[in-house]
Amino acid sequence: MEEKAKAEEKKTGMIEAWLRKHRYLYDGATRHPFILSIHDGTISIDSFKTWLAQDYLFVRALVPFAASVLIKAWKESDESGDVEVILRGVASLEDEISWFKREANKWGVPLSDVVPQRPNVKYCGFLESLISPEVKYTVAITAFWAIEAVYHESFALCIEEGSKTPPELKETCARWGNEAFHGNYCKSLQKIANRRLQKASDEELKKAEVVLLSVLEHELDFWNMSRGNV
Ligand SMILES: Cc1ncc(CO)c(N)n1
Repeated sequence: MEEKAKAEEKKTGMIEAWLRKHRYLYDGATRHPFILSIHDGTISIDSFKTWLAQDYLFVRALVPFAASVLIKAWKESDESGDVEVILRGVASLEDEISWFKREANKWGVPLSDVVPQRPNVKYCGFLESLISPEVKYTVAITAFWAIEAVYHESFALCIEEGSKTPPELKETCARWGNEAFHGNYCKSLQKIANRRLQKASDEELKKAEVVLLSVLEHELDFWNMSRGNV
């Protein structure tokens, strides 16, 4: 890319520039048929149960990744406030795991026998690869933002006015779709990511963009898996 254009994008926000550039893939991950089927009320409960059980395993694997981002922030960040933002996210995962257990119980999904499906195994393996100290804070925080943003944007659609989301799924959607916690949390992560990307080297920028694309692809595969298309 031309140097001047790149400098301009860094100034206005790398994340926004990447979302424009990769709009098609981003929309694919945030407007997936699984989400649209919740939004229009046609979702099959089996798909929902599959998603619930698989996402429980995913969230358990998200804990060590989130903790690794926290460590990177503590070691590498130029702003101490980053640690609080990430810590809030880490802390909320405990409540999230309890919620999965309650929700699974409500739907009669036995979490103790859940076997992770291939897309889930791959996604969790990808998360684990990002834990490595060789992965820089800037790259890891970009991934973390993307992981949370896809869920927020997806589920926010399902609680929009006029959506036909089944009442028994509203609480699930509000968990990730709400502005008060999750929306603001994503905004804070995005701000950190943009700040870091602004100062990043070309090589780091490239790595962060590749990681963002990988997250979007894994999210797509995860939704496909939930619909039974592995
Ligand atoms: C697959 C997936 N992506 C993102 C999130 C956000 O926490 C989640 N729970 N599961």
